[in-house]
Amino acid sequence: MTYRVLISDPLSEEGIKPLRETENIEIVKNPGWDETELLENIDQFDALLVRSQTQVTRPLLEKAARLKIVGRAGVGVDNIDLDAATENGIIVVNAPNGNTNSAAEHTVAMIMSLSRNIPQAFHALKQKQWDRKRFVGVELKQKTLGVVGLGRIGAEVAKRAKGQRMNVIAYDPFLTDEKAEQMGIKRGTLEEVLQAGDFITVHTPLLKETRHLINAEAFELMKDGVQIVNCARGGIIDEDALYDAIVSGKVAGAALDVFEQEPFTEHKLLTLPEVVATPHLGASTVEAQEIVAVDVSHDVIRFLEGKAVRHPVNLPSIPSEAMHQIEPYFYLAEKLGTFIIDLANEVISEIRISYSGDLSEIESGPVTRNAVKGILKRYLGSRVNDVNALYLADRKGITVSESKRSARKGFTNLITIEVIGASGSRKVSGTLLNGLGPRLVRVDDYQVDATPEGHMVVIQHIDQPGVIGRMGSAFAEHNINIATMQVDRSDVGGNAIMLLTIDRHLEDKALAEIALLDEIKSVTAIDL
Ligand SMILES: NC(=O)C1=CN([C@@H]2O[C@H](COP(=O)(O)OP(=O)(O)OC[C@H]3O[C@@H](n4cnc5c(N)ncnc54)[C@H](O)[C@@H]3O)[C@@H](O)[C@H]2O)C=CC1
Ligand SMILES: O=C(O)CCC(=O)C(=O)O
Repeated sequence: MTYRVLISDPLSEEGIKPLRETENIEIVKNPGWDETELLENIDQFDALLVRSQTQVTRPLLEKAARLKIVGRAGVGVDNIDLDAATENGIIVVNAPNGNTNSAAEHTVAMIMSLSRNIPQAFHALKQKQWDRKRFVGVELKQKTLGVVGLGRIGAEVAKRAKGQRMNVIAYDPFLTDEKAEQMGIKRGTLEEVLQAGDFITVHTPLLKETRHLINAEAFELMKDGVQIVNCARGGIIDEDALYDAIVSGKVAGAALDVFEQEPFTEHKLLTLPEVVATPHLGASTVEAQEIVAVDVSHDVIRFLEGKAVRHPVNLPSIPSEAMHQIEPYFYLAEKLGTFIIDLANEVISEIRISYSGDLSEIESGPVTRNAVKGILKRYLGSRVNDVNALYLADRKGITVSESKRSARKGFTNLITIEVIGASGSRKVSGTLLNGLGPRLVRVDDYQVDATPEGHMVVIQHIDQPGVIGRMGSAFAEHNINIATMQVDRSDVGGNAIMLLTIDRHLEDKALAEIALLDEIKSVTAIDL
């Protein structure tokens, strides 16, 4: 199969080499489509790679019937509708580390441009004005830098500011006193940071909670003559409030790399001499562009090869060591899920998944998603995958719960999936046997031992002499070869179960005839 990858923003050619060198990948790079053309063509692609220009909207994702993965060559994913991606089972990956350094360096360049009026002085000189008085600056040494958002970039900016002998105070909900002390900076509340900074720089993502975080009230709290830097996202600072604060003299200068609406050629903030600006260049270095493109290319390749991605945005990220440990259980969980929903054969309202033995200590979320995927596949077909499995379960009103027990119950690892519908509960357990792979070891309360694959039949019957023989003959009459057979019973002459694996699908007609035999309570065909 050939996967088609659309690259709709300018990505480093060097960085996408891994994609170019992968055999079954065909790349369409920068076809120059406008929004409408993109919408018209998106259903031909399995993967979409973007930077910040392409708006990956809900209508686009809903139209993208083949799309499996969106790769953001950069950090911010505010141009991607993550809810719509998740609902449509499309994984979003980004490249969170590749441009940290470049964005931090750009921020420092912006702070220094402000402190020494470099862009304005250069501009005046170009206009043939040798004006030394107008462009007297301030030193950074012993000034205070207020950092709002001390993540990867904020922390790098803080380190560099210390190199300029600035005092740094930062606000981030995850910043602890220990971490602040280790970095030689001060931790403050948002208000304290706004009040203390001679320069204030923001480095949060653009979220509902951070939109207009820096607004008219925030400017009120700041020192007179404060200087503002935004190399994170337009929208974190309220541009109208910033304009007013500059015109009123409260804010002495602002350096902006990002804007609420991009791109633009005219902006009211750019009419002010106190404002210096760049057109979203924070990550625009040869080095950063190469690294982010390499990082997303690798994740797209990993994903298309069925491997776990390194930087998922709409799935929790699992460290590779933990992933290595849990990946073998994905297949088992999915098969158990499909087995139990076929056996229950009714609309269910609840899924309970329990992990015991060694599995009580694993990061079980991804295994649970595979189990739920196995169940929902029967309702929703290939539309369901591990990105949207839990979302779709929730939307169908099915509750999913997990429990863990360290007790071994005869197996070093055991997954039990119980589904609950109007007629009660059905459950199945499976294990991963060392060297033997996945095994189905319990159906309801009966012990069995079978590989969960191929064509299986579960027969509930009364434990009586001759049943097994009659069953063998019935399958022979329909020319169906029985490959394996397991039998277990509750007590002598009581309820019993037969688990068969057969060489081909059991058609409805044969199933109905077998179900009519004496002592047979039910026959369920399961194709895994
Ligand atoms: N101008 C450019 O070209 C670039 C811009 N960016 C922007 O910079 C942003 C930050 O990037 P990273 O540092 O890599 O992300 P990060 O995820 O490492 O750091 C973001 C930090 O913001 C903090 N935060 C979230 N909400 C907050 C709030 N309400 N108040 C204070 N702190 C809050 C988080 O706890 C986190 O520590 C990205 O989301 C992106 O939008 C990133 C790269 C390049
Ligand atoms: O792709 C770009 O140049 C923008 C980078 C950016 O804003 C980000 O990584 O969040």
